[in-house]
Amino acid sequence: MTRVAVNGVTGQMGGAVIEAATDSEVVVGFATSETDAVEGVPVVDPADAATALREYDVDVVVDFAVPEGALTVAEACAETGVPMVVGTTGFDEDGLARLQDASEVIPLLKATNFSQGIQVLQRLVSEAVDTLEDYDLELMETHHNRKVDAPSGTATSILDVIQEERDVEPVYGREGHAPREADEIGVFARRAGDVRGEHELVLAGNDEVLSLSHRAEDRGVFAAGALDAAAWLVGRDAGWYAFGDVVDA
Ligand SMILES: NC(=O)C1=CN([C@@H]2O[C@H](COP(=O)(O)OP(=O)(O)OC[C@H]3O[C@@H](n4cnc5c(N)ncnc54)[C@H](OP(=O)(O)O)[C@@H]3O)[C@@H](O)[C@H]2O)C=CC1
Ligand SMILES: O=C(O)C1=N[C@H](C(=O)O)C[C@H](O)C1
Repeated sequence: MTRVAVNGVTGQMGGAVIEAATDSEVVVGFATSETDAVEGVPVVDPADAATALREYDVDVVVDFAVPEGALTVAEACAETGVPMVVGTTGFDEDGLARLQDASEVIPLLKATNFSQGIQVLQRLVSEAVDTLEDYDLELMETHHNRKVDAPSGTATSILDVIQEERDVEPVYGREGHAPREADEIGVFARRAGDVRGEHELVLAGNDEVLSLSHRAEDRGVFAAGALDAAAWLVGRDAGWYAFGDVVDA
């Protein structure tokens, strides 16, 4: 069985990964709060991650934490040669560059969304934006009220896909006198209740509206995708990988 370490083990996704890990074994977790164990999994401070990765003979790390914590653990993975699956969102440019540095020495797979449906949605978005070339675009996402980063990592990735096809300028919410420019895309983040994750792109023009949307119904979908990615990543060459590589395999 693949020996997995979970970064952010005390969090919502950490719990979902432990629950979904039936074909692999979660042998240790990382978190900063003073907890000895979660569901029987020992919890170690991320500052001691390199020692723990060796001690627990970890094959791969699955990360759903915060950017600072993900980077601490990525650097421990690079030091010890352990592959890493990064699910944390909200990295700034410096953080992304540090992940790139780690991927020079270990296999590192980063995805803002580990559901297969979002992989397909991104392909549909690319085709729709390319075909409906002068339609107005508006992007919406809704998440639970504990989410700290906005817009979501998935919305940011969808925006990247759109910008590969079209030169659009994101406008993050509108207020007051704010007429729409032809080359803008409105991006809206809603936070409410325990919504697992909803994303919608609206394309409007020519007296019609096309809506492409996805709704995650349980965190288990992300956990299962990340564990699939982890199993796929073990034994690969150092480098930067995407979830699409796993879905297409
Ligand atoms: N790619 C994907 O498919 C998905 C990505 N996500 C992303 O995963 C991340 C976590 O989400 P979620 O589980 O809901 O968030 P939570 O707030 O529930 O959990 C965050 C976890 O990070 C831990 N943490 C905080 N600081 C550090 C640190 N310095 N080092 C290591 N761990 C730390 C927290 O524990 P403690 O306070 O004890 O340290 C906690 O365990 C977010 O960025 C979210 O956007 C979420 C779902 C799917
Ligand atoms: O924080 C979450 O919950 C989620 N975060 C990811 C994101 O920022 O896109 C993925 C998913 O939507 C759930």
